[in-house]
Amino acid sequence: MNAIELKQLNKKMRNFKLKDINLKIPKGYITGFIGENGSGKTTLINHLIGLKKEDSGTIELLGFEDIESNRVELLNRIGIVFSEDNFPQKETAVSLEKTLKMFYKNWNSDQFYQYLKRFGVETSSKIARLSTGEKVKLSIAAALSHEAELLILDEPTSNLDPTFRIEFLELLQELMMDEEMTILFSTHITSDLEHIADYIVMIDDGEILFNMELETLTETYKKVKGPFEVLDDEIKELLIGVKTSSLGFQAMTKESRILEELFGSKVLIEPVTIDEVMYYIKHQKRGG
Ligand SMILES: Nc1ncnc2c1ncn2[C@@H]1O[C@H](COP(=O)(O)OP(=O)(O)OP(=O)(O)O)[C@@H](O)[C@H]1O
Repeated sequence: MNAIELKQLNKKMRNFKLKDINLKIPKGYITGFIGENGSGKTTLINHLIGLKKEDSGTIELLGFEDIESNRVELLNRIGIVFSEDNFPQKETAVSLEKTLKMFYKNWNSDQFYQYLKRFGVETSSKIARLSTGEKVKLSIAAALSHEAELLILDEPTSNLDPTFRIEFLELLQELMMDEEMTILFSTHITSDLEHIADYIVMIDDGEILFNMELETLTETYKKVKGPFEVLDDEIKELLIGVKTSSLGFQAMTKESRILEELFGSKVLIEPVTIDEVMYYIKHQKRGG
């Protein structure tokens, strides 16, 4: 069962296109959403939550095909956190809570105040006077206090200090104890995803490059280093994003077993990080 399903979604903007996006985000898992600056993460998220309208294609969200007609129901069932808050700056957390309480049918005031206490956010200060990180914490508290079953997090951790970032990851893991919960988590801090994500989706220049289980990703891709002498055209076919230096070559490969069989200890096979997968795929796309 998928919490989100996109089929052939296209959108042309002035200098950017989302191209034939087909994407399934499974229910009950954390999916990490990665891609370089300007690759289309926020644009795609804005389409998901109905802030932007696609030119063609379909979006199914929590089983609803018609997002526009079910907007209120969907917003009740989804918690959204952006890297910057969108709340009225003159409000305080207390006055904001009164508005949120009216909007969300399953609003839980106690939970909201418990989160603010846990996160150390002042409830009587004007939102404008909160720090950037405190505003994000307020946004997280709001997203988690109305029994949302889908959390869409667009770079929520970029303004958070490392201590709170770790606490936030732990909190997400706590939330996943509820098997109905689904999280789509866009971030540049891919080491966070290495701790908590089940699936990784990479977008590049408006196209989905891959969507796979994190475990499969780290089992499939390996980093390989070796001397020039082994680097002929046939071997290059097995490599992704080859880089050379005076010491030899390094690249990523999906064929680490073959390379090991062919060259044994002449090549060094190592695990890859998510950052390195992105790096080598991009390098390959640029002709490396
Ligand atoms: N309202 C808009 N009108 C025209 N182009 C836009 C608009 N919003 C974003 N873009 C362009 O769409 C592209 C994708 O931007 P987007 O914000 O989706 O990227 P992103 O992957 O979220 O980047 P980042 O990691 O830097 O937040 C960029 O080239 C951006 O300039």
